[in-house]
Amino acid sequence: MYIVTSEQMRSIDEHTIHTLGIPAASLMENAGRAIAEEVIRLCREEQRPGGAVRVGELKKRQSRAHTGPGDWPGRGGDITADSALAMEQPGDQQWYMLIGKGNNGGDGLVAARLLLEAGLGVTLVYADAPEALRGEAAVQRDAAAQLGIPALVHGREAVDFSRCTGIVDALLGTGSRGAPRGAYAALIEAANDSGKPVVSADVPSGLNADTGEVFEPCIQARVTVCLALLKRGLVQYPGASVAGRIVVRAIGIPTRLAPEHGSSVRLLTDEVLRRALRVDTSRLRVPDGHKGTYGHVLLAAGSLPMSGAGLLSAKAALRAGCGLATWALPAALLPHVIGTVPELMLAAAADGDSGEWNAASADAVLRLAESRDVLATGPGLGRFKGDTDWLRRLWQQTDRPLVIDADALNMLADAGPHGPRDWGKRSAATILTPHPGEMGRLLGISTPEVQRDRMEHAVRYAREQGVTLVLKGARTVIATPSGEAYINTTGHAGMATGGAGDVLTGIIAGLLAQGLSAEQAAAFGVYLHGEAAERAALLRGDPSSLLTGDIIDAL
Ligand SMILES: NC(=O)C1=CN([C@@H]2O[C@H](COP(=O)(O)OP(=O)(O)OC[C@H]3O[C@@H](n4cnc5c(N)ncnc54)[C@H](O)[C@@H]3O)[C@@H](O)[C@H]2O)[C@H](O)CC1
Ligand SMILES: [K+]
Repeated sequence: MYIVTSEQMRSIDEHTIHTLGIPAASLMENAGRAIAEEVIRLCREEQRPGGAVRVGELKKRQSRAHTGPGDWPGRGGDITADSALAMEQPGDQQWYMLIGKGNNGGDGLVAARLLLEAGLGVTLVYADAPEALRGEAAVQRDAAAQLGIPALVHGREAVDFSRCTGIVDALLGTGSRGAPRGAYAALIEAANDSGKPVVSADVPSGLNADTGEVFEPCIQARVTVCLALLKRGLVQYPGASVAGRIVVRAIGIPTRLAPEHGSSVRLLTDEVLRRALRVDTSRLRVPDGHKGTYGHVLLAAGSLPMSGAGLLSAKAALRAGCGLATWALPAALLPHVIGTVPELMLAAAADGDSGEWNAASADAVLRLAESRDVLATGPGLGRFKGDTDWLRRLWQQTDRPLVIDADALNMLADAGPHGPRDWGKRSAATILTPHPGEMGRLLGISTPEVQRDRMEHAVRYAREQGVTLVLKGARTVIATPSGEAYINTTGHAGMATGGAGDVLTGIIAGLLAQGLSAEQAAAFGVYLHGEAAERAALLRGDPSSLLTGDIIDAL
């Protein structure tokens, strides 16, 4: 499922209408129909919570199941109405349709006509004077007027939302710029205050469709009927938290146009993992495999105050399926961790009995890396004198896939104004796994600035630096050197617990060791990490009590 910006959507719309010749009126009709169908679906759910089937309906279904009058020759066959737009008890539904002056409003006008047709009560509420509508929206305005659909104009007539059972938000779509103004703001606030369920056309009005930034005020939708292609702002927080249930509905625009019009971001689903990323889990174990077949991970991690981080990463790498894992750690720590994970091999890095890393240990790490398949570093490393140069040597002097996390990212942030690209392009995969704070340090901007447009920052950094970047957080972004990106949807807030990032580093390293590419290991690793956290929370019954070790056990 491709994810688009407003500009990419506009370009795809343009191509569809003016090059493919599909009339804008058809697109708007399809959009309005999709919105109407989702309103009716919501009404049904409200009428019959849990979707209980009525006895009458059951009987009707049974009667159709057997031969009977409908099958007798010469008898009129079954004649049914279009069920998606029909309701058993439409009469008690009164829907207020908030209509903006653009095409979003046009979609809402089509939906109003179709809901009226289905027997629901509808009232139009124009934000601007109806005369302000242009083009296809004006055509729909006139059709609604000729059908005698009641219309109120904000500012001319009072709008009493207590009289309605639901609201369609067709005020602002991808043409919205900045915070809602004037009548738009007033109607958004009144709709939110009414407590009635709101179905938003395309995007909730007041949401930045590109970044997910929520302006004040912004519709809090129960359902967002996203048209043709998923908009970026719906899958990034805080936008994701105002959208409610998101239903992406086809309206006749060929979605395969998305990549041709600049969209390189996809929702990371099981299907995308298998089809686009070609992750084939059946190849992760072969009948005649042996420990060497599945790779050997070297973790250079942990220090006196944070030895656990190294342990968690190394254990996660084994759980992710690598054949062998060696944990290189400061010599003073080694005696204390012997036997904690018997499956783990340990290697001491000379530390002058300090329990801390030092610049001279780079030689030992490089030597160990020669007989390992993947090198991961960062978790619990701590900072030490000459550490950026220490990392530069690992970057430049090993041709192994390299996973850089936590403090190693902070060392990277000191690599200079152009970032690590000054260290030269690596022949092997390089994966960085920053959380927003570490990303801010890599970019030299604040964490809120990173969060204001996560996707854009991740895509640009990965492409400029030639690395695979995993920008962690709610809806983790995986961005590749080629400009492709994926938005993860597994996991939950319970993962905001100490060590979760260390585990992700281990999982990604463990997958790289089994021969997955950087893109596959990063995407599949993030997906698995979230899935495992979901399963762990189910086992414990509550995400807030989750410990990172539970995620490893659930892997
Ligand atoms: N062929 C198509 O393009 C299709 C579009 N679809 C729908 O159209 C909207 C995009 O419509 P557009 O006319 O570009 O803009 P909007 O309706 O989103 O904007 C309304 C209008 O409001 C004014 N405005 C902008 N920002 C603000 C603000 N902050 N406060 C107040 N007023 C504002 C401005 O004048 C805009 O023109 C898209 O989302 C779809 O819903 C169809 O889906 C079919 C194909
Ligand atoms: K809207």
